[in-house]
Amino acid sequence: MLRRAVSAFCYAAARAIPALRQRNIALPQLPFLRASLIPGLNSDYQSVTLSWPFSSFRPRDYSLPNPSWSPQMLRLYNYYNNLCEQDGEGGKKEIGPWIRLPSYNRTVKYATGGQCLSKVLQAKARLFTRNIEEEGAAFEYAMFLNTEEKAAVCVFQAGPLLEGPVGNLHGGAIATIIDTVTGALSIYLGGLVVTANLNVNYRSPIPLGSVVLVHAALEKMEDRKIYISCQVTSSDGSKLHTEATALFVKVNVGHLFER
Ligand SMILES: CCCCCCCC/C=C\CCCCCCCC(=O)SCCNC(=O)CCNC(=O)[C@H](O)C(C)(C)COP(=O)(O)OP(=O)(O)OC[C@H]1O[C@@H](n2cnc3c(N)ncnc32)[C@H](O)[C@@H]1OP(=O)(O)O
Repeated sequence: MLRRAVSAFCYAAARAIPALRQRNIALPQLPFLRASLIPGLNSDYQSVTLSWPFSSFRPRDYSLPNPSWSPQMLRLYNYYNNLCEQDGEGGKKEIGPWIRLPSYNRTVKYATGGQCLSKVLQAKARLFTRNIEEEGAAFEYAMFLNTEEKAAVCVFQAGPLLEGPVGNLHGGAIATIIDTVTGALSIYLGGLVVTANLNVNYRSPIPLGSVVLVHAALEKMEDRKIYISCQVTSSDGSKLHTEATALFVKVNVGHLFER
Protein backbone atom coordinates (compact mmCIF):
# COMPACT_ATOMS: atom_id res chain seq x y z
CA MET A 1 0.00 0.00 0.00
CA LEU A 2 2.86 2.33 0.80
CA ARG A 3 4.21 1.56 -2.64
CA ARG A 4 0.89 2.75 -4.02
CA ALA A 5 1.35 6.07 -2.18
CA VAL A 6 4.82 6.51 -3.58
CA SER A 7 3.56 5.45 -6.99
CA ALA A 8 0.92 8.15 -6.97
CA PHE A 9 3.58 10.79 -6.44
CA CYS A 10 5.84 9.26 -9.08
CA TYR A 11 2.93 9.21 -11.45
CA ALA A 12 2.12 12.85 -10.74
CA ALA A 13 5.73 13.90 -11.23
CA ALA A 14 6.01 11.99 -14.48
CA ARG A 15 2.81 13.51 -15.78
CA ALA A 16 4.09 16.97 -14.86
CA ILE A 17 7.04 16.82 -17.20
CA PRO A 18 5.19 17.51 -20.48
CA ALA A 19 3.40 20.45 -18.85
CA LEU A 20 6.71 21.87 -17.66
CA ARG A 21 8.29 21.42 -21.09
CA GLN A 22 5.34 23.19 -22.70
CA ARG A 23 6.08 26.22 -20.52
CA ASN A 24 9.79 26.10 -21.25
CA ILE A 25 10.63 25.39 -17.61
CA ALA A 26 14.09 23.87 -17.57
CA LEU A 27 14.26 20.30 -16.36
CA PRO A 28 17.47 18.84 -15.00
CA GLN A 29 18.60 15.43 -16.20
CA LEU A 30 16.18 13.00 -14.60
CA PRO A 31 16.34 9.92 -16.78
CA PHE A 32 14.28 7.90 -14.35
CA LEU A 33 11.37 10.27 -14.85
CA ARG A 34 11.12 9.80 -18.60
CA ALA A 35 7.53 8.80 -19.19
CA SER A 36 8.59 6.05 -21.57
CA LEU A 37 10.37 4.33 -18.70
CA ILE A 38 7.28 4.28 -16.53
CA PRO A 39 4.67 1.66 -17.33
CA GLY A 40 0.94 2.27 -17.05
CA LEU A 41 0.98 5.99 -17.73
CA ASN A 42 -1.80 5.90 -20.28
CA SER A 43 -4.74 5.49 -17.94
CA ASP A 44 -5.95 8.80 -16.56
CA TYR A 45 -6.78 9.20 -12.86
CA GLN A 46 -5.04 5.98 -11.85
CA SER A 47 -1.85 5.46 -9.98
CA VAL A 48 0.79 3.11 -11.31
CA THR A 49 2.65 0.43 -9.43
CA LEU A 50 6.36 1.13 -9.37
CA SER A 51 9.24 -0.04 -7.32
CA TRP A 52 11.32 2.79 -5.78
CA PRO A 53 13.49 3.77 -8.73
CA PHE A 54 15.45 6.55 -7.12
CA SER A 55 18.61 7.13 -5.15
CA SER A 56 18.95 5.96 -1.58
CA PHE A 57 18.48 9.57 -0.41
CA ARG A 58 15.47 9.98 1.82
CA PRO A 59 14.29 13.41 2.94
CA ARG A 60 13.38 13.96 6.61
CA ASP A 61 10.20 12.21 7.70
CA TYR A 62 8.38 14.81 9.82
CA SER A 63 5.84 12.32 11.18
CA LEU A 64 8.40 10.55 13.37
CA PRO A 65 8.50 11.35 17.10
CA ASN A 66 10.62 14.29 18.25
CA PRO A 67 11.42 15.73 21.71
CA SER A 68 8.56 18.25 21.53
CA TRP A 69 5.96 15.51 21.61
CA SER A 70 4.08 15.22 24.87
CA PRO A 71 3.83 11.80 26.58
CA GLN A 72 0.21 11.63 25.44
CA MET A 73 1.17 12.32 21.82
CA LEU A 74 3.84 9.65 22.00
CA ARG A 75 1.47 7.13 23.59
CA LEU A 76 -1.14 7.61 20.87
CA TYR A 77 1.51 7.47 18.15
CA ASN A 78 2.85 4.20 19.58
CA TYR A 79 -0.65 2.79 19.83
CA TYR A 80 -1.42 3.35 16.13
CA ASN A 81 2.11 2.55 15.03
CA ASN A 82 1.84 -0.84 16.75
CA LEU A 83 -1.33 -1.54 14.77
CA CYS A 84 0.75 -1.22 11.61
CA GLU A 85 2.52 -4.45 12.45
CA GLN A 86 0.46 -7.41 13.55
CA ASP A 87 1.49 -10.84 14.69
CA GLY A 88 1.19 -13.53 12.05
CA GLU A 89 1.82 -17.24 12.27
CA GLY A 90 4.63 -18.22 14.64
CA GLY A 91 4.75 -14.72 16.11
CA LYS A 92 6.15 -13.36 12.84
CA LYS A 93 5.38 -9.69 12.22
CA GLU A 94 3.07 -9.04 9.29
CA ILE A 95 1.84 -5.90 7.63
CA GLY A 96 -1.80 -5.38 8.63
CA PRO A 97 -4.52 -3.11 7.29
CA TRP A 98 -2.97 -0.12 9.06
CA ILE A 99 -0.14 1.84 7.49
CA ARG A 100 1.72 4.88 8.79
CA LEU A 101 2.11 7.65 6.25
CA PRO A 102 5.52 9.28 6.13
CA SER A 103 5.39 13.05 5.78
CA TYR A 104 7.80 15.35 3.97
CA ASN A 105 7.99 19.11 3.63
CA ARG A 106 8.36 19.15 -0.16
CA THR A 107 5.97 16.98 -2.13
CA VAL A 108 7.73 17.32 -5.48
CA LYS A 109 11.11 16.62 -3.94
CA TYR A 110 9.64 13.51 -2.38
CA ALA A 111 8.27 12.35 -5.72
CA THR A 112 11.62 12.74 -7.42
CA GLY A 113 13.66 10.97 -4.78
CA GLY A 114 15.15 14.08 -3.24
CA GLN A 115 16.10 15.77 -6.50
CA CYS A 116 14.69 19.08 -7.63
CA LEU A 117 12.49 19.20 -10.71
CA SER A 118 13.22 22.86 -11.29
CA LYS A 119 14.16 25.93 -9.27
CA VAL A 120 10.94 27.62 -10.31
CA LEU A 121 8.86 24.87 -8.75
CA GLN A 122 10.96 24.06 -5.75
CA ALA A 123 13.21 26.84 -4.54
CA LYS A 124 10.92 28.06 -1.77
CA ALA A 125 7.92 25.75 -1.98
CA ARG A 126 7.11 23.91 1.25
CA LEU A 127 4.13 21.90 2.37
CA PHE A 128 2.00 24.31 4.40
CA THR A 129 1.80 22.06 7.48
CA ARG A 130 5.55 21.34 7.53
CA ASN A 131 7.03 24.75 6.85
CA ILE A 132 8.03 25.67 10.40
CA GLU A 133 11.25 23.91 11.32
CA GLU A 134 11.06 24.50 15.09
CA GLU A 135 9.84 21.25 16.61
CA GLY A 136 6.54 21.56 18.48
CA ALA A 137 5.88 25.13 17.34
CA ALA A 138 3.02 24.45 14.94
CA PHE A 139 1.64 21.26 13.37
CA GLU A 140 2.97 18.08 14.97
CA TYR A 141 1.11 15.13 13.53
CA ALA A 142 1.30 11.59 12.28
CA MET A 143 -1.25 9.98 9.98
CA PHE A 144 -2.30 6.35 9.85
CA LEU A 145 -4.47 4.75 7.19
CA ASN A 146 -6.73 1.75 7.60
CA THR A 147 -6.73 0.35 4.10
CA GLU A 148 -9.56 -2.12 4.73
CA GLU A 149 -11.92 0.36 6.33
CA LYS A 150 -10.87 3.16 3.97
CA ALA A 151 -10.36 5.42 6.94
CA ALA A 152 -7.58 7.48 8.48
CA VAL A 153 -6.59 8.63 11.95
CA CYS A 154 -4.24 11.50 12.66
CA VAL A 155 -2.62 12.12 16.03
CA PHE A 156 -2.26 15.89 16.19
CA GLN A 157 -0.49 18.10 18.76
CA ALA A 158 -1.34 21.78 18.27
CA GLY A 159 1.62 24.11 18.80
CA PRO A 160 1.61 27.70 20.13
CA LEU A 161 2.09 29.34 16.71
CA LEU A 162 -1.38 28.15 15.74
CA GLU A 163 -3.22 30.40 18.18
CA GLY A 164 -6.59 31.87 17.26
CA PRO A 165 -8.84 32.84 20.18
CA VAL A 166 -6.60 33.30 23.21
CA GLY A 167 -5.13 29.98 24.32
CA ASN A 168 -6.97 28.04 21.62
CA LEU A 169 -6.35 26.74 18.15
CA HIS A 170 -7.12 28.94 15.14
CA GLY A 171 -10.09 27.76 13.07
CA GLY A 172 -8.00 27.97 9.91
CA ALA A 173 -5.41 25.66 11.45
CA ILE A 174 -8.17 23.20 12.34
CA ALA A 175 -9.47 23.34 8.76
CA THR A 176 -5.91 22.84 7.53
CA ILE A 177 -5.31 19.65 9.48
CA ILE A 178 -8.75 18.37 8.41
CA ASP A 179 -7.93 19.14 4.77
CA THR A 180 -4.60 17.37 5.19
CA VAL A 181 -6.01 14.19 6.71
CA THR A 182 -9.05 13.92 4.43
CA GLY A 183 -6.78 14.85 1.51
CA ALA A 184 -4.24 12.15 2.33
CA LEU A 185 -7.01 9.57 2.54
CA SER A 186 -8.40 10.75 -0.80
CA ILE A 187 -4.97 10.62 -2.42
CA TYR A 188 -4.62 7.07 -1.19
CA LEU A 189 -8.06 6.17 -2.56
CA GLY A 190 -8.03 8.14 -5.78
CA GLY A 191 -4.54 9.28 -6.76
CA LEU A 192 -4.17 12.94 -7.68
CA VAL A 193 -7.04 14.97 -6.20
CA VAL A 194 -7.82 18.52 -5.11
CA THR A 195 -10.22 19.75 -2.47
CA ALA A 196 -13.41 20.98 -4.11
CA ASN A 197 -15.44 21.56 -0.95
CA LEU A 198 -14.67 21.64 2.76
CA ASN A 199 -17.49 22.17 5.22
CA VAL A 200 -16.46 22.65 8.85
CA ASN A 201 -18.57 22.86 12.01
CA TYR A 202 -16.63 23.99 15.09
CA ARG A 203 -18.28 22.47 18.16
CA SER A 204 -15.81 23.16 20.98
CA PRO A 205 -12.46 25.00 21.17
CA ILE A 206 -9.19 23.06 21.01
CA PRO A 207 -6.69 24.24 23.65
CA LEU A 208 -3.20 25.03 22.37
CA GLY A 209 -0.74 22.30 23.29
CA SER A 210 -3.42 19.64 23.49
CA VAL A 211 -3.38 16.38 21.56
CA VAL A 212 -6.44 15.51 19.52
CA LEU A 213 -7.45 12.78 17.11
CA VAL A 214 -8.59 13.55 13.58
CA HIS A 215 -10.73 10.72 12.21
CA ALA A 216 -11.56 10.59 8.49
CA ALA A 217 -13.61 8.02 6.60
CA LEU A 218 -14.75 7.46 3.04
CA GLU A 219 -18.46 8.11 2.61
CA LYS A 220 -18.76 7.41 -1.11
CA MET A 221 -16.98 7.63 -4.45
CA GLU A 222 -18.83 8.75 -7.58
CA ASP A 223 -16.87 9.01 -10.83
CA ARG A 224 -14.20 11.63 -10.10
CA LYS A 225 -15.71 12.64 -6.75
CA ILE A 226 -14.60 11.34 -3.35
CA TYR A 227 -16.72 12.25 -0.31
CA ILE A 228 -15.04 12.08 3.09
CA SER A 229 -16.41 12.69 6.58
CA CYS A 230 -14.23 13.85 9.44
CA GLN A 231 -14.38 14.37 13.21
CA VAL A 232 -11.82 15.94 15.51
CA THR A 233 -12.12 14.58 19.05
CA SER A 234 -10.25 14.74 22.31
CA SER A 235 -7.59 12.06 22.61
CA ASP A 236 -9.89 9.75 24.59
CA GLY A 237 -12.73 10.30 22.12
CA SER A 238 -15.07 11.69 24.78
CA LYS A 239 -15.30 15.23 23.43
CA LEU A 240 -16.22 16.30 19.90
CA HIS A 241 -14.28 19.40 18.84
CA THR A 242 -15.01 19.67 15.13
CA GLU A 243 -17.03 17.92 12.43
CA ALA A 244 -16.46 18.27 8.71
CA THR A 245 -17.30 16.91 5.31
CA ALA A 246 -14.98 17.17 2.34
CA LEU A 247 -15.29 16.63 -1.38
CA PHE A 248 -12.19 15.82 -3.39
CA VAL A 249 -12.15 15.69 -7.19
CA LYS A 250 -9.68 13.62 -9.18
CA VAL A 251 -7.64 15.68 -11.63
CA ASN A 252 -4.90 15.17 -14.20
CA VAL A 253 -1.56 16.62 -13.23
CA GLY A 254 -1.90 19.05 -16.13
CA HIS A 255 -4.78 20.66 -14.22
CA LEU A 256 -2.31 21.82 -11.55
CA PHE A 257 -0.26 23.69 -14.15
CA GLU A 258 -3.12 25.49 -15.86
CA ARG A 259 -2.55 29.20 -15.44
C1 LIG B 1 -1.44 7.38 -2.85
C2 LIG B 1 -1.20 8.40 -1.77
C3 LIG B 1 -1.22 7.81 -0.44
C4 LIG B 1 -1.28 8.86 0.55
C5 LIG B 1 -0.18 9.82 0.36
C6 LIG B 1 -0.34 10.86 1.32
C7 LIG B 1 0.60 11.93 1.05
C8 LIG B 1 0.13 13.06 1.81
C9 LIG B 1 0.88 14.26 1.41
C10 LIG B 1 0.38 15.35 1.73
C11 LIG B 1 -1.01 15.43 2.28
C12 LIG B 1 -1.51 16.73 2.03
C13 LIG B 1 -2.86 16.64 1.51
C14 LIG B 1 -3.29 18.03 1.30
C15 LIG B 1 -4.53 18.07 0.57
C16 LIG B 1 -4.82 19.48 0.30
C17 LIG B 1 -5.56 19.58 -0.95
C18 LIG B 1 -5.82 21.00 -1.31
O1 LIG B 1 -5.78 21.87 -0.50
S1 LIG B 1 -6.13 21.32 -2.94
C19 LIG B 1 -6.13 23.10 -3.00
C20 LIG B 1 -7.49 23.67 -2.90
N1 LIG B 1 -8.34 23.24 -4.00
C21 LIG B 1 -8.26 23.82 -5.19
O2 LIG B 1 -7.50 24.71 -5.44
C22 LIG B 1 -9.21 23.27 -6.23
C23 LIG B 1 -9.70 24.37 -7.14
N2 LIG B 1 -10.81 23.86 -7.96
C24 LIG B 1 -10.60 23.18 -9.07
O3 LIG B 1 -9.47 22.94 -9.47
C25 LIG B 1 -11.82 22.74 -9.83
O4 LIG B 1 -12.92 23.49 -9.48
C26 LIG B 1 -12.14 21.22 -9.60
C27 LIG B 1 -10.96 20.33 -10.04
C28 LIG B 1 -12.48 20.93 -8.15
C29 LIG B 1 -13.35 20.84 -10.46
O5 LIG B 1 -13.17 21.35 -11.74
P1 LIG B 1 -13.29 20.44 -13.06
O6 LIG B 1 -13.47 21.39 -14.20
O7 LIG B 1 -12.14 19.51 -13.15
O8 LIG B 1 -14.56 19.53 -12.87
P2 LIG B 1 -16.10 19.95 -12.64
O9 LIG B 1 -16.86 19.39 -13.75
O10 LIG B 1 -16.26 21.40 -12.32
O11 LIG B 1 -16.40 19.13 -11.27
C30 LIG B 1 -16.35 17.71 -11.27
C31 LIG B 1 -17.51 17.23 -10.43
O12 LIG B 1 -17.32 17.72 -9.09
C32 LIG B 1 -18.44 18.55 -8.71
N3 LIG B 1 -17.94 19.68 -7.94
C33 LIG B 1 -16.89 20.46 -8.22
N4 LIG B 1 -16.73 21.40 -7.30
C34 LIG B 1 -17.70 21.19 -6.39
C35 LIG B 1 -18.07 21.85 -5.18
N5 LIG B 1 -17.36 22.89 -4.71
N6 LIG B 1 -19.12 21.38 -4.51
C36 LIG B 1 -19.83 20.30 -4.96
N7 LIG B 1 -19.53 19.64 -6.11
C37 LIG B 1 -18.49 20.10 -6.80
C38 LIG B 1 -19.06 19.00 -10.02
O13 LIG B 1 -20.42 19.33 -9.87
C39 LIG B 1 -18.84 17.76 -10.90
O14 LIG B 1 -19.81 16.82 -10.54
P3 LIG B 1 -20.56 15.94 -11.67
O15 LIG B 1 -19.45 15.12 -12.34
O16 LIG B 1 -21.18 16.91 -12.63
O17 LIG B 1 -21.52 15.08 -10.93
